[in-house]
Amino acid sequence: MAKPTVTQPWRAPTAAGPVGAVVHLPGSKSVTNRALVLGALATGPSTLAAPLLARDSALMVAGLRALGAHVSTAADDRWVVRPGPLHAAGHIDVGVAGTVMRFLPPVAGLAAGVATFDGDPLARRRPLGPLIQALRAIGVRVEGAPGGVLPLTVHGTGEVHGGEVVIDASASSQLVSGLLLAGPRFARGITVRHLGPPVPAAPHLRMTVAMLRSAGAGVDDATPDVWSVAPGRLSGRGWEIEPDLSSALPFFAAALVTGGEVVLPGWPRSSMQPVEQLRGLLRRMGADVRLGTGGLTVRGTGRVHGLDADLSGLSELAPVLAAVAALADSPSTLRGIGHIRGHETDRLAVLARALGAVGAHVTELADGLRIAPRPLRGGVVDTDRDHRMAHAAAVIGLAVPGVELSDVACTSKTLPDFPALWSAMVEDVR
Ligand SMILES: O=C(O)C1=C[C@@H](OP(=O)(O)O)[C@@H](O)[C@H](O)C1
Ligand SMILES: C=C(OP(=O)(O)O)C(=O)O
Repeated sequence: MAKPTVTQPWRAPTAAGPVGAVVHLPGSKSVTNRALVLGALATGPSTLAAPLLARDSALMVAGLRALGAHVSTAADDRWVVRPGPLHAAGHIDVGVAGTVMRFLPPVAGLAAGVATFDGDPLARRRPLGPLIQALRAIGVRVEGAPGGVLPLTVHGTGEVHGGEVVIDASASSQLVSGLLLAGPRFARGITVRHLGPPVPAAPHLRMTVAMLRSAGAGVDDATPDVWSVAPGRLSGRGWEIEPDLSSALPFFAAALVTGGEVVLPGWPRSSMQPVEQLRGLLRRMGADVRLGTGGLTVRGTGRVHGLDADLSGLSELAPVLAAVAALADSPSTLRGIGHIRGHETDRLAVLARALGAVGAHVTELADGLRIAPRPLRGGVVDTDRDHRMAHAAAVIGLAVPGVELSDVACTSKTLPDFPALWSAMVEDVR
């Protein structure tokens, strides 16, 4: 198992007034890691412009190299993927990356040889069972831990016959995305039929389908809960990686809770990420989000409102939205996110504890959180090594002096520059 990273305690800076900053953010984790996988499965080279440089993308690169792809990361702003014959030789460290642990086992089925998968201790509790069963059903030999979690071993033969599988993907949309991304290379393609409570993170499934189609795959997603990918060749292509919406959220939140303004340059007119849905939520909480030629601009009014919202489509955004809700002038209920108990941590339990540590009144529900505003105080927040928990605590720290995080190094998962970008933003008080 991978050694856990060293923790780094951090005192969250408090804003002396409304922030006013221009923040340059790196590429989307979800787009980068899909582009890497599609590039490795294509018939020709692909390039990634402005990819994410972070732990999750580095792990994806290392995993794909272990499966035979050539990935050049020599230029930070332009990675090149040259597909090679897939062959597995050794171990793949998934860290705590859901995309790596769920997107690469199907690729390993296409590689001749044995690939073992394991990750950080936190990764060993993240759901994988339905993916393991689906892979077995389409002819891949997988040895896994009995509870359907890491570690696992894939004995690839170089060929996967594919076909139709029925899975319960209510624990994670990535269980479906992983099967679809490798689907064009299966002899009969793949049809995934979901049976069970709703699949979360619908925008991420739409991203998978859109990127597969952009790489030339035939995908039918016309029937709810059924996705079919036809067998065929994937083309190499150039991918422009858009900035990461989830990494942007704490900066949006900073504008909201300090009544300031944050500009994020480089946003595409049309995004594969759920910018519009997030914009609606932030508006309800008191911010104004505008997309123009200069980028995305978020303005706070100095007032922060609570909200009742179903976040099932935006589940990775829940921790920071919960932090904003703890600073609001009315109660909030965040629903539809029971599955985030299987994210990096049991995020509902960890959020209730972390926000409680600074005086918030949080009730854990089966599928979400209820947050009642109360005056907050400084305190030590145990992030449980979860990057989004660090983002959430940093947002509280803007408005509440004396908030200390047990660890900020965990932000390296998706945004290694978070502490520096955050401190620079807080210094930029208007
Ligand atoms: O496919 C992806 O890139 C992701 C899908 C979502 O996973 P879940 O469906 O497990 O929430 C999201 O939360 C995660 O951060 C990224
Ligand atoms: C849930 C998350 O990540 P992943 O599932 O990709 O590890 C996240 O980044 O909030």
